[in-house]
Amino acid sequence: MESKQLDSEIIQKNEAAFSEQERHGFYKTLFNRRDVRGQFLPKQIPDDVLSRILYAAHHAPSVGFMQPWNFMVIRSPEIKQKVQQDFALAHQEAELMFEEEKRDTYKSLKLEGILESPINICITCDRERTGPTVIGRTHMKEMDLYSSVCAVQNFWLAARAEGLGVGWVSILHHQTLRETLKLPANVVPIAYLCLGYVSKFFKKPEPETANWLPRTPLEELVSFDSWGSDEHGDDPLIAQIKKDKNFPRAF
Ligand SMILES: Cc1cc2c(cc1C)N(C[C@H](O)[C@H](O)[C@H](O)COP(=O)(O)O)c1[nH]c(=O)[nH]c(=O)c1N2
Repeated sequence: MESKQLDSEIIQKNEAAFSEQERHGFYKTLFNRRDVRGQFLPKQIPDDVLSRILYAAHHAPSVGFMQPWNFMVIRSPEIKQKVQQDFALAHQEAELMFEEEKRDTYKSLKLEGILESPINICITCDRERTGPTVIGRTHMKEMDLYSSVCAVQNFWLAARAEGLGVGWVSILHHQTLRETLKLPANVVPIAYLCLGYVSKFFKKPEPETANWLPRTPLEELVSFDSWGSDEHGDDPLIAQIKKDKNFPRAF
């Protein structure tokens, strides 16, 4: 059943279409978003800019419109210091988890900008936000977590459009983070983010530049109707994807 909406609540066809320039702006934001770790500037972030980015995050899709997220703005040097100390510990432990020949490269990567960025943000998921039964979450309980991840992506893209860098830090001990931020039992930390103006944005992901991993060709990731299905390699969509391989670089 189609839900009833007033005429004033419906976007008319011509208003829904994006102009060429608007579409360009969207793809420009998307393909130029980067994970930022080492290029943060101490410049303060005006509240109107942060407010717009938070609105973008808050308008992410969510299962059953659950909106399970909260946005914790972390400005306290003491809290940032505590999180950074935990990162240092986890980072040391992480090093030993990689094969020996990769350890030097791992150590050379900068993987957080907790103290250099003026603001850290923790995006969380309240697993009990709208009660036990949620439309769309009756069978796949993890959908609330995925909803908060959608908010993270909106946040990241809006920040990029505003000229700010975001760095996601997940080399942390879950329990320590919970305690540091005083999270109640029903709230899960989804993303610990560093936010700030930057001296530059890199063109490519840092792991790609450091020869850690290349970007996988998109055609290897697209299948038809069931897992794998290599026999569709000659599908016109695959041919189109290969033809468009420079599309992201056009922005
Ligand atoms: C869930 C999750 C968790 C992390 C990340 C990302 C995501 C999605 N990334 C950033 C990651 O390395 C980066 O996104 C990829 O290397 C691709 O680069 P761009 O984001 O395209 O610049 C990340 N980066 C980092 O330096 N330290 C970290 O702990 C993490 N953790």
